[in-house]
Amino acid sequence: MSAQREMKEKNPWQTPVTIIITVIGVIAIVALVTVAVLQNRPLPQKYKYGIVLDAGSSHTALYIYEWPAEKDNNTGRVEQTHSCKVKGPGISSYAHDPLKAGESLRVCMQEAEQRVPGKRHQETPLYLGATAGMRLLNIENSSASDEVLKAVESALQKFPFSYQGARILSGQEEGAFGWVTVNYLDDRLTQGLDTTGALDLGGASTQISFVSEKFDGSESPSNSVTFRLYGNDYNLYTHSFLCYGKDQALRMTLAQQTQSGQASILDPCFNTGYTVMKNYSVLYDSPCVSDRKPQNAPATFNQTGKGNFTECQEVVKSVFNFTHCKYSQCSFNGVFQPLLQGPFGAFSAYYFVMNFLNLTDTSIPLKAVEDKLNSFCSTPWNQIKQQHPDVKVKYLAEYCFSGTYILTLLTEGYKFDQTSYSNIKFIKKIKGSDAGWTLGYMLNLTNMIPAEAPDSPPLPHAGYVSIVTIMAVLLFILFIVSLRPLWPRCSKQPQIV
Ligand SMILES: Nc1ncnc2c1ncn2[C@@H]1O[C@H](COP(=O)(O)OP(=O)(O)O)[C@@H](O)[C@H]1O
Ligand SMILES: [Ca+2]
Repeated sequence: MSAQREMKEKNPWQTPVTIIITVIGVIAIVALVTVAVLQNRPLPQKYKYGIVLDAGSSHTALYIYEWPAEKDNNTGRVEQTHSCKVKGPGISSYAHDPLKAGESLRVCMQEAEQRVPGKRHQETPLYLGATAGMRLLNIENSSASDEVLKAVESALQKFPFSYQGARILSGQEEGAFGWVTVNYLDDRLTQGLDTTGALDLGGASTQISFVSEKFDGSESPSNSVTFRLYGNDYNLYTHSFLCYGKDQALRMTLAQQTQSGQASILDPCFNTGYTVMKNYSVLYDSPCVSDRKPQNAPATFNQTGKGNFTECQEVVKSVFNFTHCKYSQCSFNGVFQPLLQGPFGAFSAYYFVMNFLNLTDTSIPLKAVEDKLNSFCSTPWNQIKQQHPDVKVKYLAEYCFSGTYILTLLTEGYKFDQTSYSNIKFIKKIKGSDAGWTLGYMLNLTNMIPAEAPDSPPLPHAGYVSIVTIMAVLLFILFIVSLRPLWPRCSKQPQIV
């Protein structure tokens, strides 16, 4: 008994001092790790919002974007959370009744009020950008386009958001912001990666934008847009062709076919068995064709489908002018275009049409695209309608024309060949956000893309937590080891005799 007591007294691990030191050491390490982790924990996510209305020639769409309240500068962080399609036509169609243009936006705006949390309403920027439909109205009747803009402005100001203006975008802005959107969503800008070109087909205009090594802007300054984004310089080529959106291009092919003011035409771009009566004054009521209106034409003409792809191609080609080019090379209508370069994203009507025609696979030969269009165009209208009862008749009737127009624009207009065609991707969305100019427009106006690369912490939070924990555990082990001289000698077990 007395030997046992003696042993206990001699075991330094059981001296109050060592016990206290060990307990304090453990508490200190646990406290250190806890404080370090809690102090640097990411704060609960709060979001900010932005709203952009895309007032296109055929319709208006509202987009809501959302991003974490901190670190606005991080690329790829802004996402589209909601979109709303405004009922009715584009705002330029309300030229004779501008108030209705404002009213038409109400339902989507009320939806936005529901979607954006109430306490964020006041700080949420709201933009409206109008494109080629309003550009044409502005050419035709500038006071009418001013009235329409005023009407949408006063309608938008009634909502609790931070209204930032309604304006007509230039074709250059439309092209450049579409390019920014695509490359931002693909995370190409922060990484300084090679960029993707953007092809946007609307109803009244079409845009092509890409970076080409050969293009420094000097040959055609009006097609050049320079950006410094995240510390990288970009020299973008961009061009917007007014009247070469698919609805105005269709008008131009019809104008081509009604030059002599006929009472009927056989249109190769429409399916056989399709027939409609069209009004001359409606057809020619656009600056894209108004100077070609035939004299002494009757009020109406009959358009009957002939369903012939090859002839349709010829008619479509006739709306492009390839005769003059004062630059080293041109696309069409005497417009400079540098050598095509890199992958391209083709969106808006490019996607709608090619997706409907099952032609989004660009790895197939161009000949196969032609064959498919040939067979679609020669299918009788009755059969087409039967096969697609859910598709809007206006779109359905025009797919033969639209497909032929897209192929002609890409190959004859922009000079895509078999190889470069396979670099095109027909896209609707990228990572949940619609491809289009709206996101790029908002990022620009809210200064959310910095010119220089933002400073970022050297380690992500998880890496930081792991390192602090490992270091604390190592310190603890070191501490225990440093107490070694005080350890009991296990090999020399006390002999109890
Ligand atoms: N499902 C669809 N199928 C075919 N075309 C479509 C579809 N949805 C939209 N479109 C077309 O896409 C085009 C969109 O153009 P829009 O953005 O309104 O004009 P712009 O950009 O020239 O101002 C219009 O020609 C419209 O008819
Ligand atoms: Ca558009």
